[in-house]
Amino acid sequence: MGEAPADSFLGDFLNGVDLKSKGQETAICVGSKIYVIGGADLESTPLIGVRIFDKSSGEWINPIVLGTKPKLSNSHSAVLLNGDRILVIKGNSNSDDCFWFLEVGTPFIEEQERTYGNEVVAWSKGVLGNVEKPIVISGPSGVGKGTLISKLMIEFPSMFGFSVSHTTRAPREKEQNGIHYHFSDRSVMESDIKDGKFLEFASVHGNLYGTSVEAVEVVADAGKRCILDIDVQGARSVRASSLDAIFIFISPPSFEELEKRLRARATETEEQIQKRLRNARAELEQGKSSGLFDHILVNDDLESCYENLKKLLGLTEGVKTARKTYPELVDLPIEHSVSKIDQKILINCGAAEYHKASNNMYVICLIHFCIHSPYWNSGI
Ligand SMILES: Nc1ncnc2c1ncn2[C@@H]1O[C@H](COP(=O)(O)OP(=O)(O)OP(=O)(O)O)[C@@H](O)[C@H]1O
Ligand SMILES: Nc1nc2c(ncn2[C@@H]2O[C@H](COP(=O)(O)O)[C@@H](O)[C@H]2O)c(=O)[nH]1
Repeated sequence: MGEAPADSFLGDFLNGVDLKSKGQETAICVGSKIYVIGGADLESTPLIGVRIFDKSSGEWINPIVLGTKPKLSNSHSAVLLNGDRILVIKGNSNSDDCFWFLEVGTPFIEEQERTYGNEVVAWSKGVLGNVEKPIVISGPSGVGKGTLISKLMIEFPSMFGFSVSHTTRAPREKEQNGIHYHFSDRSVMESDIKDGKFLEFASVHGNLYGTSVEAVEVVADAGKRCILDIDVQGARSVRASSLDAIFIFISPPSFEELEKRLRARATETEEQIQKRLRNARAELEQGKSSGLFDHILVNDDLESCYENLKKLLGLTEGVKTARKTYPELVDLPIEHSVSKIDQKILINCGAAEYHKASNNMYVICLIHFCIHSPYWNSGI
């Protein structure tokens, strides 16, 4: 149970008003619950906290908070989106730290609540202009997933970021910790999985592999489109999670060719190759028949497969440099109002002469997740 704030803070909610801001704290009403977002004490709480007031029981709940929490700023606003996510807008923050989503009732949260037997909320950072979905690439070992991903990263370095997985397998000769994988102890990884730090994990070819929430956030924080190289079990878990991704299965031209590639790579022992080939049969079955994947690409000739992958991702000539720029600082004064009209959020910062910046109105488009201001000459 949390500590109840002053009655006046909740008074309006209980009378049906659904947003009230008190500088450091904002409250949003979702069904029978009021989510109070913000730390009570700037000194002792440097991160934005979340408490829930359950109107039906009259009790306070401290939820389990997943994801990276945003740092406090001297003001913030919040607005409910689709009844299951809250957009939190931090004042006086750089545009890369200004927008945060708090999931409160999505299918992902419901599943986590079943697992934990507790109220759960999850933070994720909103990256302006990041309209493209993350890409999940799956397929049997040795089919060429890593090779195709490397080609994308080399050709489009500012567009894609690789989600660095954790694994308990030993590093190969040229693999670097933190770049190819986070090489981990099983006990540490298992404990982090229990603590909800992983988006997905699976036992693959006798080792534990997993994608941490942080691995995906690091890429989003860099304003890049995330690529995940994971097995079919992992792809299934991501499908069931809140990460809205594109799922691509890479298939070999034949089983014999797959075996040839795996042997030619010369990174596994004969016993491990046999194990990977056995698993490959099952993965090929599942990949092609489950309906889990949005696209299946056959990696016969590497260059043709790469061209098909680019086509599928809409990477035609001209997109390499097509990145938008945004205002560096989103300058919200303590007094401001937020409203949602269709797919737009309007932030009114009050009279321009009162507000030290000339930007007294911001408009956030939720479809493309971009921001503009009538006073900001960006050309968006
Ligand atoms: N189209 C292709 N034709 C011939 N060889 C290829 C092709 N694509 C990749 N290869 C080679 O096959 C081997 C396996 O490729 P890669 O390591 O990219 O597979 P992977 O799917 O990432 O495997 P794993 O799942 O085990 O990480 C590498 O030696 C690579 O150079
Ligand atoms: N479910 C997950 N599978 C993963 C992850 N990272 C890698 N993988 C898959 O494991 C196999 C073997 O990889 P290798 O590097 O040992 O050859 C391969 O199919 C990868 O796609 C992960 O985070 N989660």
